Order: sequence, then C-alpha cells, then structure tokens
Amino acid sequence: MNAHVTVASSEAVLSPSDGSTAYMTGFENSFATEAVAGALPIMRNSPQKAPQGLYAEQLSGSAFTAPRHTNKRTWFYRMRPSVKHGRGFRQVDHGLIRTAPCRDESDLPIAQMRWHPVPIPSEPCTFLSGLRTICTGGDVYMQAGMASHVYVANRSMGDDYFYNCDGEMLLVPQDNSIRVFTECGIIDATPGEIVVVPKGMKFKVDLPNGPARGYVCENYGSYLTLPERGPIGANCLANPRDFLTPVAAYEDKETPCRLFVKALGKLYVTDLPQSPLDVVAWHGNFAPVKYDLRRFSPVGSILFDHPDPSIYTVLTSASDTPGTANVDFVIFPERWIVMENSFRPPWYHMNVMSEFMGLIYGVYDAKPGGFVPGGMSLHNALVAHGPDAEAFEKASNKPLHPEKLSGTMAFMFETRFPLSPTAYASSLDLMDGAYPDCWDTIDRKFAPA
Ligand SMILES: O=C(O)Cc1cc(O)ccc1O
Ligand SMILES: [Fe+2]
Repeated sequence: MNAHVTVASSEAVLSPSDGSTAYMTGFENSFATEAVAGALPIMRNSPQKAPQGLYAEQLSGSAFTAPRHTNKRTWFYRMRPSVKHGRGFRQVDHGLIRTAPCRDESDLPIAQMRWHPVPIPSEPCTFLSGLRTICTGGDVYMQAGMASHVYVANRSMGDDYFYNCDGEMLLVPQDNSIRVFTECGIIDATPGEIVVVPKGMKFKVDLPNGPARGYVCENYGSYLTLPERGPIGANCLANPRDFLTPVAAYEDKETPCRLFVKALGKLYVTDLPQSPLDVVAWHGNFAPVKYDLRRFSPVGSILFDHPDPSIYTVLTSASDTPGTANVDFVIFPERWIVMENSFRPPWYHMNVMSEFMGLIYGVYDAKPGGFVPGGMSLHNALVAHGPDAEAFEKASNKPLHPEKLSGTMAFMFETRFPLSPTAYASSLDLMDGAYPDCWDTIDRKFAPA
C-alpha cells in the first residue's frame, strides 16, 4: 500500500517539516489539487476521457440550485467511481452509536449531568467501533439537530473506511493525535486542533501515536460555517486563513477493505477488493478542514461584566430561525480576564439552549473541581447551573487584578434542541453522580435587618 502526496502548486500550501501532510489555506475556498501532475483536467469537469484513465465524479454537498454562497460540490478524479465501492451493503450492529430521534433510552430525571472521561478500553477498538453516543437532539429525518459522541480507539482503522450520510462530523481530539485520511487527502490533528469531515465523504482515522480519545459533534443540520462578526468587524475570532484543507492524496491499495456507512441511524458494511480512498486529484469547495483552536483571537469584555459565551463561537450551524443555532461550536480558550468590579466567571443561569461541554486540557474557570480533561457535562434546556461553590467563593472575594487564564481549552456544543442522554451515557459508573453536590454549600446570605 502506498500513500501518494504531491503538491500541485506551491502557492498557499503549508508543508510541515516531516513532509507527511500539506495543506491549502482558507475557509470554504474553492481548491484545486493533484497528487500526480496532470491528473486534474483543465477547464472541463468531465472530459470525454478524464486524464490518466481516471474517472470523474461529482460529490455534491448542497442542492444543485442552492444559492452561490452555500453551494458546495467537489469534483473527484479517481481510480474507480464510487459505485465500485458503494454496493452490496448489509446492515450490522451499530454498537453504541445513536442517532436522533432517540428520546426514550434514558429514565434520568431532569438534572445537571456530568460524566467522567470514558476510559480507553483494553480490547481492540477503532475510531468507528469505539464511537459511543452521549446524547442526541433534533431529528435526522428533518436534517435538524446533532449528536455528541466520544471516540476511544486503540487501533487504526487500517482497512476499514466510513462515511456518514446523516451529517458532517466535527472531531475534537482530546487525548493523543489522529490521522484522518479522507477522499480529499490527509489531515493530522492533535489535541487543541479540530477536524470537520463533510457529510458523505469517505475517510478513516488512524492512530500514528497510539491510543486516542476525543469528542465528536455530528451535525445533521446546515453546515458549520464561520459566524458573522457584527460590530467586531473584519478580523478576530476564527480567521479564515487559519483553516487548512489537505492537498490530494490517495491510497494505491488493491487488497480487501471494508466500507461502513451510517444512514438514518443504521450502520451498514460492504466488502471491497480495494481502498475507496483512490482520489488522485480534486477540485471544489466541499472538503475537510482542520483548525488549531489556539489560533482563535478572543474578543471579550474589557471593562466590566461577563459577556455571553457566543463571543467565543468558532463555527455555527444555522437553523431556520435567525440567531437560533442548530448548533454552535464555542470554545473557552486561554485569555486575559480584566473586568473591574465584576463577578468574572460565568454567572448562574438557566439557558433555553442546551449545552454539552467538554474539556480538552487545563481547568475551566466555572468548575475548578470535578470537570476534568476528557470529562463532559450536559445542561439541558432550562436546567439551572453555574459556578460551583468553590468558584463562587473565590471569584466573589479575590482582589481583581488583570489575570490570565492559561493552558486551558474547554468547549461547548450549544444547540436549540433539547439533548437526550443515551442508555450508555446513563450508566452509573460513567456518570458523576455527585456532580450536583458542587452547589451544596451555596447558601442564603441575605439577612435584612
Ligand atoms: O455553563 C457554562 O459553563 C457555559 C457558559 C459559559 C459562559 O461564560 C456563560 C454562559 C454559559 O452557559
Ligand atoms: Fe451554561
């Protein structure tokens, strides 16, 4: 098996020193890249004969007639068309993967919920077989909503491949790096970076450095895009030039493989005599992307009060209601905190949106205890929450000098849809049953004379 990576044009291409992967910069750009010189046809998408005996194939990400700014499609020039890797599927057990609607698996009463990090099992598991759903919301049949998953893996997918008809997948590595080999090329990602794999795109996840864990937001709704900046202006937050899309790369592998597909919550597999990652050249704007969250330029409150966390939105998936996201991907990165005469951590609140949170590394200021890297919390629609007692006492009493929150990266998948925990997530050994106790010592202080 060989992985071929050649860069067509050196313009706007980043080549890391180990030469393993190379990327083109920009968000939602139209890219053109070939792993073999001359594989990309000039001018025509579909010449009578595509170059070098390749087959031309279009993967659409939007309706043909979608407005130009949301119209997405990519042209592949590949060794075999996808019909040669897309037949003979049989349904298989979907393990711990769940898809909305999935509302009746858990009897847990309405509550603040928190989970310990999912341990990486000792028995063999790949990104796909180790994928487990924590909660789901919305309805995949309506192309609305999302699921929060965790992956735990100790084996590369190797000869197994996957594509998801139900939504795009935002991967958030938390423990160790992953290599995501897609039809468009190879992305290496380490904790602190994210990867978005488009809906319908074939890929596999390998583990170059051993066992790995991370979070996944599966988005059934409109594609994640950069939020409007409003009065912030033309710069800051996530800047388009920091998004990286891989140059073309393919596997020349004519040995048995398996292709898994998730469609409307069911998992299917087919056996293939070759790798489906056989795209030698491609052009288009429907492509995977990676982004280093440490490149996010936070804009915050610089005199008083704690602003709404929406200012830290990295990517957003709109719903049909303006300003009410299908899902927002929000981070809490390293930043200076300078607000005067203010309670600086998040305030106590009841939020009409639902909040699934994870911690990639460091300490989250509202929860100095109990919320550990790899852990998760869920504060569903209108479930009261806020700083734990320790955070409240400290933030109410400490002298307010400018302070840097260093070495921290928490995130939130915030959605308009109430999130239903799965049966797996409701298992008691994974849940932190003591979580609500973190507010126990908060007591009445009001004592009118
Ligand atoms: O609950 C949380 O910790 C997330 C959050 C952070 C914040 O700064 C304001 C509101 C909010 O829901
Ligand atoms: Fe919250």
